[in-house]
Amino acid sequence: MSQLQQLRDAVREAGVTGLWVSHPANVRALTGFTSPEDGKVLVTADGATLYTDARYTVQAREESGLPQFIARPPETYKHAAEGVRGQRVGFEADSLTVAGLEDLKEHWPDAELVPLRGMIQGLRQIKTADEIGAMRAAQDLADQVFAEVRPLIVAGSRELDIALEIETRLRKAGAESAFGVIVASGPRGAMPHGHASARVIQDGELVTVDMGAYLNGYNSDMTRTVAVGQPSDEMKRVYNAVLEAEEAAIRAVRPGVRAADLDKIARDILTGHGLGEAFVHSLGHGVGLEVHEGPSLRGTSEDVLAAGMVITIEPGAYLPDVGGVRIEDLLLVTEDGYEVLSHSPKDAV
Ligand SMILES: CSCC[C@H](N)C(=O)N[C@@H](C)C(=O)N[C@@H](C)C(=O)O
Repeated sequence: MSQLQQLRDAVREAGVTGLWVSHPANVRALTGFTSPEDGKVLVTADGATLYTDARYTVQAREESGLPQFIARPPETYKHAAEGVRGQRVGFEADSLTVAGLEDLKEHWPDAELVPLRGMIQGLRQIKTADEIGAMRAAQDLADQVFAEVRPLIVAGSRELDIALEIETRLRKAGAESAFGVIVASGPRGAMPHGHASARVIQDGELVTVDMGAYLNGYNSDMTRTVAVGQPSDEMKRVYNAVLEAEEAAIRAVRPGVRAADLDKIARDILTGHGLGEAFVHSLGHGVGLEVHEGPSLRGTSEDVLAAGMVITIEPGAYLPDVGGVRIEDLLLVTEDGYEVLSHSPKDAV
């Protein structure tokens, strides 16, 4: 069943007759339109229309099989008003701006607007074969670029030179960086999202590199922490504890497992090493059209893994003023377990 057909069923179950889709990744998922920041979709009981403006007339026609209406607001809303008169229409409460909602209220006075959350995001969690292929290609490229850049991670290099090299190589290969490359060396490793700075890497430090390729609309996400020279015994201990937690959580990945239980496996191991407090984020997340999407692999998550999900497993330990370690792999949940999509070596330190 296509995502649009599944969505129609979900819309009906939510007690609405239509849905105004404004979240860019959801617009792209439903339409294939590759400039979804400038697109919206109105899904009704018997159809769906892509709204975008005249900059995209040709592009939208080439990319999407949906009926299209080319205009800018307020004409967009006026045209859509025909399809929502007297209807209960859902909107994406987790992404529509307050101004966007005011516009809908102003132009659709006869519609009852109903806030809904995560409806399309839920459908996006299970990837199609094409989507898996796209993410495999993105991760293969990220692995290749990491291998090329790995020799540059030495004492005397600046973090930002490594990041620039990664970004340049991704761009030359026709991709983009999925997010600002994280290169966090020495004490900066205590920042889970320490974007590359001008800091010069010193001998004996650990360096955390978190990178992803954005290719054909899909993202990859992977982290490696590498040693430059001989790190301290304490940082070696932290590294090995994080690796143990990561490998144990990966081994437990299979359909039907609760995401919260996977988080607990990793957290318990780190706690056993006295590093429970140092693991300051969730175990992982889904990846796809967005770097962070469902399922959520945090302790409070109600999500259950299913075949076709693409997720990260990424425990970390962060010691303020000392340093940090994160090791992250990208995995496909398969019918009988998992496949690790990221292949960059996890060096022994
Ligand atoms: C700014 S995108 C960075 C991507 C990175 N690989 C990543 O996922 N980092 C995790 C530590 C993270 O942000 N996890 C989220 C889901 C969280 O725990 O809230």
